[in-house]
Amino acid sequence: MSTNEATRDLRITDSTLRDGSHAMRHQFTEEQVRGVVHALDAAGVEVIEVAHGDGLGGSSFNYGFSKVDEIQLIRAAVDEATAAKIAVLLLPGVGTVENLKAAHEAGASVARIATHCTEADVSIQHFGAARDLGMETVGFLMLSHRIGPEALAKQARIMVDAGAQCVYVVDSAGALVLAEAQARVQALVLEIGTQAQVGFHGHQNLSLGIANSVLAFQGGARQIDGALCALGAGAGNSPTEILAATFERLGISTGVDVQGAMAAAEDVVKPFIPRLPWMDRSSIVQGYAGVYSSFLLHAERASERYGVPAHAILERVGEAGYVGGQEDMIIDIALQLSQERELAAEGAR
Ligand SMILES: CC[C@H](O)CC(=O)C(=O)O
Ligand SMILES: [Mn+2]
Repeated sequence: MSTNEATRDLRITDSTLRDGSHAMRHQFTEEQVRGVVHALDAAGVEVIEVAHGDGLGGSSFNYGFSKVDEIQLIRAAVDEATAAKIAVLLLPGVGTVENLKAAHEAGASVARIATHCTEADVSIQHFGAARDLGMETVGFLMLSHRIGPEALAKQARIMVDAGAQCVYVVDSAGALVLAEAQARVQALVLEIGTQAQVGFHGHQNLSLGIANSVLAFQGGARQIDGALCALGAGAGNSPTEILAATFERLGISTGVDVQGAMAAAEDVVKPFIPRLPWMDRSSIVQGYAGVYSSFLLHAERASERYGVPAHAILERVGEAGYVGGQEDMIIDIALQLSQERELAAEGAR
């Protein structure tokens, strides 16, 4: 156990190099990865997630091709880290056990297995494989706002029985409002707390990532995700540097050096990001209507192509209740909206 682990109250996992991949259109370079890992590791961040935004194996026509192969990026991250563990995300169906083995061979030691919040059973063999490889295991219940606390806790139970050592309430849409986030965390703690930890992954679409994370900690979460400069899908993730500063102000130790995290955000990440994640109309709609944050850039692309506003596309996606993997339906909706607009314009003539 490291000194950090022995003395801190809470572990922060930084996802700049995985969730931030969405905002970077999966164009991270090895130099950027090395710079971010170096700075986070020096600041005392214990776990750094590196992968395509949609997890291992995500580089594809549907999700967007990576500029640099993720295994090369994972290897570079492992090489750069002196103390931090390198984590990977795997969505069963997007990535496979073979992808996980390759990541483990490259030096990744934490496997985060993500499913839609009602589909935990598809992760069972992946937790088994990760444990067989000797990896630390984390479950990720995505779009956690879609079901209530008790139902979510039952899904967490499936993951723990399969070998998860921690299960996260993942607010993929940034839709959970304060007590809603806390109630889910508390329900998971009640269900799995004697066997596993509970985590919280927030998004900023309603600007609640930090507040929800504090409530999650108070509800019993002991692992919390962030990203430098909030770099992540939608309006971005809870900023790691603000998590570190806020928890320190609350007297809750994370083991992360606040000055180091702020410097990493300002001096390392800010200079290379194409645009700062922001709560604009489209991402607010994502939080308000409960839409997967990673749909933002897909909706913006469809908006440009079909001449309909991205926020209108995302509203429809919210009504339809699409989940991760249904990115192609964004095109369908954009086409429908464009046809409806043409018909309305003809009717008005
Ligand atoms: C597509 C995977 C997704 O980005 C995982 C995640 O971070 C989330 O659901 O918020
Ligand atoms: Mn996310």
